[in-house]
Amino acid sequence: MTATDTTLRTAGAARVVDAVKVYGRGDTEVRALDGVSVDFPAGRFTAIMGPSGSGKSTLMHCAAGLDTLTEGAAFIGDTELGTLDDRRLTVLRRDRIGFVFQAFNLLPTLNVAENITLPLDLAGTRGDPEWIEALIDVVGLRDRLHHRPSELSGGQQQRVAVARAFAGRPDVVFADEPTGNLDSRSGEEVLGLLGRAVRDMDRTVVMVTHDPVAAAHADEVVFLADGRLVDRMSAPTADKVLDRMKAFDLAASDGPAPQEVPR
Ligand SMILES: Nc1ncnc2c1ncn2[C@@H]1O[C@H](COP(=O)(O)OP(=O)(O)OP(=O)(O)O)[C@@H](O)[C@H]1O
Repeated sequence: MTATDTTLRTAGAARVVDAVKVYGRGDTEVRALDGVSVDFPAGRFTAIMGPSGSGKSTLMHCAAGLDTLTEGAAFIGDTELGTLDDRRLTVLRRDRIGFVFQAFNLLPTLNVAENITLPLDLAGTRGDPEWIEALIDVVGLRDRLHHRPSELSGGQQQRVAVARAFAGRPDVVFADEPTGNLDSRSGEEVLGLLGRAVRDMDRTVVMVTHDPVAAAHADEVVFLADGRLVDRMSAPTADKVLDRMKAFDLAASDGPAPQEVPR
């Protein structure tokens, strides 16, 4: 391994290097990621923000091995995802990554306890029972363990999804608009849980969001525009994030950068 390889492979719970993602061909070609390099440090809560269509979901999907890059590399820890065959990639996603989506994606026939331990059951392991017990208390669902998702509020369902995402102590949890379907109070609860998981339980979270208030829960915000990483902000507040987003609107009103690849 060269010195450069070592540098690329050691920092961050997850990272992408020179990531390019092109969808479609010819007239319909879209360069959703246009040379993005970003690392998501272990033990930190990072939010990905940017205007609609800037590539946030694409970045998350490629970093998490849900989609493949056209060029560049994506790493979870030291593992380059592009080197894995489908079976190994599936196992890596199951064992090393947790997911929280906008639509809670719980299994309706399983109760809360079964939904939380589903990734462990699929992996054929009991995991760490003490960790699971602690998680159940953190998300405040001990008195709902035998309920089915349909018997829970949206906020409670998303708290189950958060516990499920952390159940196997993954290297990183990716959350895609986790508060998009929640009222502001339930959203705050879920964001508070993600923050506690990072600060009190030494977890790593990467969250895509449109919402400056949600982004303010992160340790750092990375901003995308037109498929490029254009800014990073430490110790964000909702006002600071909102101001940064307004600057995108102003830049766009001066004349939007073309999304299509010049031919
Ligand atoms: N499967 C796909 N096929 C073709 N184009 C796609 C596909 N997925 C995304 N795109 C395009 O890639 C660009 C980036 O999309 P992406 O969903 O990553 O942006 P985003 O920042 O998450 O947007 P939003 O905030 O609206 O969800 C957009 O121009 C989008 O239309």
